[in-house]
Amino acid sequence: MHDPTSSSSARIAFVGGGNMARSLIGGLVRQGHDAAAIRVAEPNADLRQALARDFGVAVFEHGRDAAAGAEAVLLAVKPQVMRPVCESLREVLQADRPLLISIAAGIRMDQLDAWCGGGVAVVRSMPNTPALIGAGASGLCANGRVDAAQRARAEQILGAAGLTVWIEAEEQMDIVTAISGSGPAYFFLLVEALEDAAVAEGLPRDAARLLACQTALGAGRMLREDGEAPAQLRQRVTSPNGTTQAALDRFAARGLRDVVADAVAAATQRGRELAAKSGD
Ligand SMILES: NC(=O)C1=CN([C@@H]2O[C@H](COP(=O)(O)OP(=O)(O)OC[C@H]3O[C@@H](n4cnc5c(N)ncnc54)[C@H](OP(=O)(O)O)[C@@H]3O)[C@@H](O)[C@H]2O)C=CC1
Ligand SMILES: O=C(O)[C@@H]1CCC=N1
Repeated sequence: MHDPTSSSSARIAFVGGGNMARSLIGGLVRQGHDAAAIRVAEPNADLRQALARDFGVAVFEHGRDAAAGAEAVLLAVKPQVMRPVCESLREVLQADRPLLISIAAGIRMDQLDAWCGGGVAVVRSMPNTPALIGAGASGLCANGRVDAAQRARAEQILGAAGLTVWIEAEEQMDIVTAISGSGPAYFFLLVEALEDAAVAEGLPRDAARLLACQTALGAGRMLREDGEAPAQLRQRVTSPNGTTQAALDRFAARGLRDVVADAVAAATQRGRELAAKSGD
């Protein structure tokens, strides 16, 4: 029986059923959210059917059909199509006044509010792909219309896929995007580079990949579970005049920290550009 007051049966609509929506839906269903109360709009029939088959969610071709009667509507489409998607939902959002959650990079809450007709409670969030295995990290930011219950709802939806952090100043969401939204790709790149370097030094590729991946996992778990600062963990690996020191000296000489700072600045700037390109 549908109990609208229960947090596990609240009607949640996803508009866009791609990679990130799939990760978040998987998290909610794993947490025991009633799959029938999750409604997903996705134009691609194959993706739609896969979501229905894998999670038991209700699927629709058009956003307005999924969004009708929802307590929360989560927009999981590309930033480039966000404006027309919001405009197509305007009528139903103005009639039902659900909480609107966007996970799109760059797009600001005032843009979403204006495109949806104004007066909308908006949470802007930035999750990341480890959400797929429940190890995600999401920044969350709310506009002035979001009440305490809606904050809790947003936290429940994003929290089902991992850790959540509230960000008070919206302009910092582009930095969140550059660190944790895009961040998994940086770590994947480092593992690719380690694997290739090991192969160049003479290690078989399968051994190189396994060792590099497991090292990333072990280092990641220590970072979250050990309670020590990253710099202290690094020092514990680094014997005086040892192998680690030789590698770290080379990273420093080649300006690794500057490269990282430059890359994060570029990602942050791209987020701002995505908003500017979408107009007001
Ligand atoms: N990938 C990542 O690591 C992260 C992505 N994000 C953000 O999440 C959002 C989605 O990204 P991601 O899941 O990777 O992208 P995907 O392309 O995998 O998913 C978006 C889906 O939305 C569909 N879509 C397009 N138009 C509509 C519409 N009018 N109604 C309903 N669905 C529609 C697309 O279909 P079609 O392809 O046919 O157009 C596609 O299947 C983006 O805004 C991105 O910035 C946030 C955090 C991390
Ligand atoms: O690359 C992107 O724009 C999206 C947002 C964060 C991760 N992927």
